[in-house]
Amino acid sequence: MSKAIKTDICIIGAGSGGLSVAAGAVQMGARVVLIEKGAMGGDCLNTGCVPSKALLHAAATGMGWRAAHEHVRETIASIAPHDSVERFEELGVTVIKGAARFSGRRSVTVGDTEVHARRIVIATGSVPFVPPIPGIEDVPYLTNETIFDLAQAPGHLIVLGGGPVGVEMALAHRRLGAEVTVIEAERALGREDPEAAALVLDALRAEGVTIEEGAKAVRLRKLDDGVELVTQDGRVITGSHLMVAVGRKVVTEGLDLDKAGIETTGTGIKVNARLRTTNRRVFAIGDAAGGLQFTHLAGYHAGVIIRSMLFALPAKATTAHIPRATYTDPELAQIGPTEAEARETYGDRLTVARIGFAAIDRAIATGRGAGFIKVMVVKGRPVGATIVGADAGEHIGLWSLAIASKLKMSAISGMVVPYPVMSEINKRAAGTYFSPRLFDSASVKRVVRVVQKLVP
Ligand SMILES: Cc1cc2nc3c(=O)[nH]c(=O)nc-3n(C[C@H](O)[C@H](O)[C@H](O)COP(=O)(O)OP(=O)(O)OC[C@H]3O[C@@H](n4cnc5c(N)ncnc54)[C@H](O)[C@@H]3O)c2cc1C
Ligand SMILES: NC(=O)c1ccc[n+]([C@@H]2O[C@H](COP(=O)([O-])OP(=O)(O)OC[C@H]3O[C@@H](n4cnc5c(N)ncnc54)[C@H](O)[C@@H]3O)[C@@H](O)[C@H]2O)c1
Repeated sequence: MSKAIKTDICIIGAGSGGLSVAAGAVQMGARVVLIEKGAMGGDCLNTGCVPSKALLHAAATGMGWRAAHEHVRETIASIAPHDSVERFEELGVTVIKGAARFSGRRSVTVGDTEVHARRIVIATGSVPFVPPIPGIEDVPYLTNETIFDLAQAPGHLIVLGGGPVGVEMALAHRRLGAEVTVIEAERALGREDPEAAALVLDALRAEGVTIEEGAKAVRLRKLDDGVELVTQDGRVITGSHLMVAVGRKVVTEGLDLDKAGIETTGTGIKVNARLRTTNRRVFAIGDAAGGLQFTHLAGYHAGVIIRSMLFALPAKATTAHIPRATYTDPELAQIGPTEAEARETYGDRLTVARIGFAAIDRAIATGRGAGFIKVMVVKGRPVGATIVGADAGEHIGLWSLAIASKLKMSAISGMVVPYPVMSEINKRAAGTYFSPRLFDSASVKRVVRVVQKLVP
């Protein structure tokens, strides 16, 4: 070992989570070492959120294949300086390129350097999970790590998995001219509210995407000009290309976690509510923490552990206010429990306030009346919301604020938005919560009659 560095915080992985910890901690005065073995920016910038949303945008605007992929490359290149080694070194972070592994409870090795740190952060993210389907070893397949580099539009893309990755990629590739079949073992977008998911899936089908549900892939075979996929119930689907999008595997391999006394679970690194691993000097955040997998969650985790590491504050990570959105057309956004999940938890105490975009003047004026919002309300406070419709992802943030700040529905109905905006739907949802209480109430009517009689 030729070099040793002492630092306050050592971060493994420069993706959404690791970069947020590094930028925050160094600007508040901590000494920070950041280690990255691949491209700065991690999955989100290089192979995830950014290229997928850029490709969806390009496909929606009718660009051809080459222009669309040029747009993807330009988008990544425009954002990359923000995540670059240069920017982080300018901020004062020591950036080391290479694969890190633990060499002890407080130390990490990368190349010929040993880093000793008071606190260590595992932000190693996840990679595509490739299921052991018989035949897969002989079949060429794409994942999110390779699909954005395809030189030409596939003739017929088979997408294995109908989760958010699968449906977003299905839509983009269909709009770019490919025939697309989604193969889903259970229900596509199966974690989502079924009614909202159906709206998205119907729209996808209307654009020509074939969606095979209840279709568990059990065999794959290489053909001269493509791939054959066989499902458990005997459906045979052939295509020119296969994309595997059946979930993610947390990156723990090669980290030598046992040298630091860090345990894992079936889905990730074992952490407590404060995101501490079984080694109390080591934290795990983002995808590596084994829970939800979103860039904004990794960013939120970063804030939680910065409070803990820099200020010794007992900060805990919660999930009640963490939203998600799938960027299909229409978009689907969710926070907290769906209606069915809330019904299960709260039973009769649940009220669902619902209104369609068809009731919103701006939606009518702009032909965007498809979709709805449902707000799950318990004791006058929102606990969850489902929004499906144009720009649903833009509207869900308000409900994160409401849930995080424990606002009542009256705070939302009291808000004034400019007329006519699509986000009026949030206020109108709160209005539908109160209208039966105001308009169908005998006691309200009695009070109004008395006031009218008595007040001059
Ligand atoms: C196709 C796709 C689309 C997505 N779209 C969205 C979206 O629209 N919105 C959203 O919120 N989320 C989206 N996600 C999820 C999002 O990309 C992840 O949740 C997010 O990137 C997780 O951040 P992270 O910091 O935990 O890990 P990552 O961003 O994966 O970063 C981990 C980094 O650690 C590095 N690393 C790993 N091991 C080592 C080691 N031993 N030494 C050094 N470095 C190491 C890796 O090279 C990587 O750069 C999408 C994912 C995919 C696949
Ligand atoms: N817009 C976003 O925020 C966004 C977009 C993409 C991805 N992500 C994140 O990335 C993660 C991974 O997404 P994903 O879509 O890869 O995984 P996922 O786990 O959400 O969905 C995978 C789907 O594949 C199906 N499946 C599994 N094995 C199968 C088989 N043998 N045959 C047929 N179907 C099978 C599952 O039933 C499931 O519906 C998500 O959890 C999400 O957090 C987020």
